[in-house]
Amino acid sequence: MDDIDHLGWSPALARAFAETAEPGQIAGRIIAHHRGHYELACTGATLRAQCAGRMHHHDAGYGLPVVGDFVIARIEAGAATIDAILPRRTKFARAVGDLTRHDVARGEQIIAANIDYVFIVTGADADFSVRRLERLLGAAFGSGAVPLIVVTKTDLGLAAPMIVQLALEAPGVAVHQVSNRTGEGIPALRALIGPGQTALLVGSSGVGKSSLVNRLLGYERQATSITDDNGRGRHTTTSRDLFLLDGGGMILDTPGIRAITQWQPEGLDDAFTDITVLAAQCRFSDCRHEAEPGCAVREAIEDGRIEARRLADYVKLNREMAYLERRGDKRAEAAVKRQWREQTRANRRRPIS
Ligand SMILES: Nc1nc2c(ncn2[C@@H]2O[C@H](COP(=O)(O)OP(=O)(O)OP(=O)(O)O)[C@@H](O)[C@H]2O)c(=O)[nH]1
Ligand SMILES: [Zn+2]
Repeated sequence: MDDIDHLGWSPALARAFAETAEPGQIAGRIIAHHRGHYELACTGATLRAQCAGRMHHHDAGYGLPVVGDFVIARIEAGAATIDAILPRRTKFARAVGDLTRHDVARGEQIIAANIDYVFIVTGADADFSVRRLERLLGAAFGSGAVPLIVVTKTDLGLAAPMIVQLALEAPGVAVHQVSNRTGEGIPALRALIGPGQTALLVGSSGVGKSSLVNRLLGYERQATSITDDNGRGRHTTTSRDLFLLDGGGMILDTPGIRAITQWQPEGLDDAFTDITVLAAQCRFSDCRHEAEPGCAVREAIEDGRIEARRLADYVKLNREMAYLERRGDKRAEAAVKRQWREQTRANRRRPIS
């Protein structure tokens, strides 16, 4: 089952592998990341894997592997050593408070790679946090994957107001309704993930992510706990975060995602297009939308087209990003600034009304 041909392997990856790999090396996909090692699915076997020492140098291209990565490895004594990461199609990242030196070099922490969808899961039984939704949407748009909102627990009959609110908070993002209790909406969601495609689950604790994985799989996923932190224990079970579904799609539910607190800067403007479009019409190009004359954003707030809270969130996220820039190294900072300059320039091309 864990044959890379079923796990999203593509002609582009095969080409990259052929160009880079040396004799004796194999390709695999990372299906789990534990504290000291990875689980690597290769053709014919799933192996415990570790990174080659030189991958820990901060100038080593992609940094360290993450769940979903396709890698080049070699096998020695039944275990794999990862030598290189194959090109990533998409990457889901967050900016973190305690960046490691690998992260600092890139100004972000990548959590998952080569994903096609980000399923933002929220339960119909509780209010969702708008701030959190905005962050997740930002990160999802920044990843290069397609974001999709999954509302669970529709069997409780409380979903309608949430669907209305989501249409306002996440304009243009598809909303899918499911019940993990009755199974309603599950086949349609499973069918959405095409063969070789990977959907990443994100969402707060208790929204029903684990139940959703079980439903999509059609069986209870194996409880996963491996206790060999001291190196003496035996590694007997394969624990995984990436699951293969009937129909050929994959679902990725990784603990790394559960601690998400921040977002990826690139996605921010996409998550706030209602504001950025208006901001481009402000009289001053550096308008802070506070008390400047001719501010199109304030105007929209005053006549109720945009909620003041939404602008406050946008301003706050911008400020957090500025903080991130200050703590990052010069290279990361320059990259972020360049990006924003381009974004602003694009916005200014809009006519001033
Ligand atoms: N009524 C109803 N209850 C659900 C549904 N999905 C999940 N639940 C319940 O909600 C609770 C949380 O579900 P989980 O699947 O554990 O949620 P989770 O997102 O994986 O939570 P964490 O593991 O803490 O991240 C459980 O008591 C589930 O039985 C649903 O569609 N309908
Ligand atoms: Zn303004």
